[in-house]
Amino acid sequence: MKIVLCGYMGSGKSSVGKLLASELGLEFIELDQEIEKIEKRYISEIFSEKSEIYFRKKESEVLKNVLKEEKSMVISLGGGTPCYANNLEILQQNEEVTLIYLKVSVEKLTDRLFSEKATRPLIAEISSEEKLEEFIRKHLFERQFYYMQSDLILDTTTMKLTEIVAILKEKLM
Ligand SMILES: Nc1ncnc2c1ncn2[C@@H]1O[C@H](COP(=O)(O)OP(=O)(O)OP(=O)(O)O)[C@@H](O)[C@H]1O
Ligand SMILES: O=C(O)C1=C[C@@H](O)[C@@H](O)[C@H](O)C1
Ligand SMILES: [Mg+2]
Repeated sequence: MKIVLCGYMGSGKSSVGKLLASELGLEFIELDQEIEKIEKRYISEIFSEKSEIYFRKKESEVLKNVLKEEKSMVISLGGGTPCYANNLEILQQNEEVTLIYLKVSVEKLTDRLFSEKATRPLIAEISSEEKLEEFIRKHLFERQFYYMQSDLILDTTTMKLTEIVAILKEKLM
């Protein structure tokens, strides 16, 4: 079993993934961290010193390698993972994978991301909260097409972490 979490930046993939894995006694893998380990530098450095295209190629490569591992795990994808290359198809065709979309409103995402944007290269340079909200609204509109093809869609906008994990456990078991 591979429980794979997707969603926009700040949607809670890392927080939910870590807690869900620990409650299910499964290994937890963060795709972004795997890429950083292999590349020996932060994602923001990969973007600035190489390029986004280089990052997307690595992301796709690392995803395929992680999915080859013969054990059950919880995997948190990067915010853009299902939207590039043939990543979504690879996930959908893998019978072991349950893909879950953690849906969060634009307002909530803006709220969370404005204080945490420095580590996220796609939004790091956006100067005001209004501009960030406008960016997220457009970006999420484009990306939702991919996210919405998940096996399970959970609107977590008003949910606490423990509530999200409890619902996911119930749906998955
Ligand atoms: N359900 C929740 N309720 C309140 N705060 C939350 C919830 N889920 C996540 N957060 C907070 O929102 C922020 C972003 O969460 P997290 O880092 O888990 O998102 P992410 O999807 O992994 O983001 P990224 O794609 O950028 O890695 C963190 O500060 C986290 O503590
Ligand atoms: O939404 C995105 O495209 C990204 C999200 C992060 O998780 C990282 O994968 C990277 O910063 C790109
Ligand atoms: Mg994360």
